[in-house]
Amino acid sequence: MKYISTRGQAPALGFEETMLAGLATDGGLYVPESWPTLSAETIRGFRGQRYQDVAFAVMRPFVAGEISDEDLRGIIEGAYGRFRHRAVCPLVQVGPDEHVMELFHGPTLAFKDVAMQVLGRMYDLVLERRDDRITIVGATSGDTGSAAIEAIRGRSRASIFIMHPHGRTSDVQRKQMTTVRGPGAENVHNVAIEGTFDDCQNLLKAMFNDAPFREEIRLSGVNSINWARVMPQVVYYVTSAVSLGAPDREVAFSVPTGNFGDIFAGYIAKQMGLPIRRLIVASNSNDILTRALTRGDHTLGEVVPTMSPSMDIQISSNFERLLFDLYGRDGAVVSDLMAKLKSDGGFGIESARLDPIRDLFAAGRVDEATTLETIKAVHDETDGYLIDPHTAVGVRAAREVMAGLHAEGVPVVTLATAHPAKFPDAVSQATGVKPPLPEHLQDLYEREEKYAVLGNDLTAVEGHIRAELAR
Ligand SMILES: Cc1ncc(COP(=O)(O)O)c(C=O)c1O
Ligand SMILES: N[C@@H](CCOP(=O)(O)O)C(=O)O
Repeated sequence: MKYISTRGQAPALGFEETMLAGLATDGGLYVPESWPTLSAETIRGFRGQRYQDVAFAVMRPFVAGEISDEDLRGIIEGAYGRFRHRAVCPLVQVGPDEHVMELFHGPTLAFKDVAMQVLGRMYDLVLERRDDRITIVGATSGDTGSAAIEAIRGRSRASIFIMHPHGRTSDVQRKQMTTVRGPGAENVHNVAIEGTFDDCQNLLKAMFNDAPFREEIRLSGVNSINWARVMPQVVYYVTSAVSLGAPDREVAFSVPTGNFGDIFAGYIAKQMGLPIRRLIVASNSNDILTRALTRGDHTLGEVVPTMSPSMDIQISSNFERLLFDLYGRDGAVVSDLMAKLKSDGGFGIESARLDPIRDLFAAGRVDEATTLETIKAVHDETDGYLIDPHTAVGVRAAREVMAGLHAEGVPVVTLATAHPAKFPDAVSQATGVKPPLPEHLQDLYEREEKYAVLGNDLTAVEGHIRAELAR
């Protein structure tokens, strides 16, 4: 399998090089040259299989020839052996034809663990084989950071620096990143940036585009701009659809969306042959994607802080991957659109480009009051089931979009992207119940924090990384 850049200028690479590169040298994102397919018979054969076995079958075509079957199986078993639920990503029914897929049973209580636990092990394998070392730099609005730290800490061939927006994550999210101590924590560094997640991600991309710095520190990245981060997320669309009747029944998904990585994994599953009827982009008040998909209006707004902070994003990197397909995989057009986004703060998407995906993608924006109402509604309608604010945005968007489709017998799965205990304030405000942290995080509030605070300044951040690496 070869991977090509969405901007058309960087060399095509194999899987290993794509994973190590993170972002393409022309500033684009890597995507497979063509989509592998799963036949209806293969999908039917997944019924009753373990998550790990489906994961192997779904990921294999993307890595074949570079990661052996034996290594891939070992990576998958190691990654999901750490999950607190045997089904890895179980489904919970919350209404007629309405399900929630719990993606938060990994070590850091968010869906990021599903891919990050695989990615950490893949880095180890590849770097060991090449006798190489890398520096991973990541940007987080709250969840990618701790999942990445947990996946990379203690690995001898990588150091990790995570930038988060100062004061804009939940306390639990911040403490999960900044209290990591003890053996294996020596390679972990946290930086709070005075700015938004978009500023953090812009700094990250600027580092990738600074060729001498990129080479000097052997930069790699674990955000979903890295293809290897998105790939393992395709699996849970397949397992959940199969348990609801695929390939003989269509399924819809509602995805709390920020950087567009998770829902793009759903789009890949659809390209591979999974019968997905709808992919619902669920936005909080930062609704650029809802505007882009419904009205073709991709204009940046201010990043508004919300109670679902992981989705407080305007520059949604993976949308570039969808645009690449919408514009006939023409890298020059995508480059122009991205240049326009930088110079003019946005661009329009012609109706004719959106028409082919209108039947697949739907979108909904959910405000703060409705998010709280939805947490309460789900709690009251079930036997006290708690959802976090990101999941609530997904459930509400699904309820708004699905009315007609339920009548056709299409079930909807909302991706529960975070554990409710990561957002205790919002959950207890809505329901009066404070969700407890799992056992291994019980003492989180007593742990000592350590992080640097830096301005939104590339030179300062690069200088800080150099200085820390030299220590
Ligand atoms: C809890 C949670 N929900 C939703 C999202 C949005 O996912 P994506 O950025 O892949 O669109 C994130 C961050 O990525 C998250 O941490
Ligand atoms: N919501 C994310 C933002 C980064 O997204 P990623 O999927 O590109 O890593 C977060 O929680 O950090």
